[in-house]
Amino acid sequence: MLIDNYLKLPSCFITATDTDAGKTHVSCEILQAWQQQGWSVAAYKPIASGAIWRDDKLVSEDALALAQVTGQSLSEINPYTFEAPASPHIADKQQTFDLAACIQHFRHLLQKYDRVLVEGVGGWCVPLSDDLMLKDLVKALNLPIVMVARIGLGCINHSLLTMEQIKRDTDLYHGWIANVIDKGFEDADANIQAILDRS
Ligand SMILES: Nc1ncnc2c1ncn2[C@@H]1O[C@H](COP(=O)(O)OP(=O)(O)OP(=O)(O)O)[C@@H](O)[C@H]1O
Ligand SMILES: C[C@H](N)[C@H](N)CCCCCC(=O)O
Ligand SMILES: [Mg+2]
Repeated sequence: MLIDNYLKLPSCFITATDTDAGKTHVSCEILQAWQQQGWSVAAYKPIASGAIWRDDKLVSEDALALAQVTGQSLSEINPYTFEAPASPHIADKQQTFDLAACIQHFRHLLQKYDRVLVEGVGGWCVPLSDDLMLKDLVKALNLPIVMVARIGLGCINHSLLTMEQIKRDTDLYHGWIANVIDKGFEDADANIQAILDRS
């Protein structure tokens, strides 16, 4: 990963080729790099599903990891927390997601901090409720979009499709980060090059 390339990036939205691609891992690295530049930084994970119980409270493990870096409260990072490890529109059984409140919270963070990193949920085409998609939120936030690609078999197709769709849906596409989780994947470099050559 070349996080150095992202140091000059203003606040941004992190999406990925899929769930478990490394959005939180990469987000923590970007936040740390920003901090090293002297910025005050905030993470914002509007919706987390698959949360765990801790001290009688439902908490997002993503928010816990991000809070380790930023020092924010969990409620500031993650207002919507659901237990079911499912798409938000399924996990949020009462359909509580409020787009306007989400945008207001983001504006509040922008006023309080120099840089705000927003982590998506799952990949790009994910429903937040019965009538809203994650991409509707990203368009409203109007943030540069960075896609994390989990490098492994299948990543060329997932990466090119996701980039293509982001560009169709918005003019906010900024770039992508190759995240090699499986260090034993021998074709990592060839796969990264294949994506670079075609993107
Ligand atoms: N570069 C890496 N090296 C080693 N482990 C990694 C790396 N990137 C991610 N991981 C591990 O892979 C798992 C998935 O990563 P992560 O939680 O960041 O994905 P995610 O895209 O944020 O998932 P979600 O969709 O649940 O938000 C985690 O256990 C994380 O620690
Ligand atoms: C539980 C998981 N780690 C994420 N929080 C939610 C992923 C939703 C994926 C939805 C989908 O694309 O089918
Ligand atoms: Mg995450």
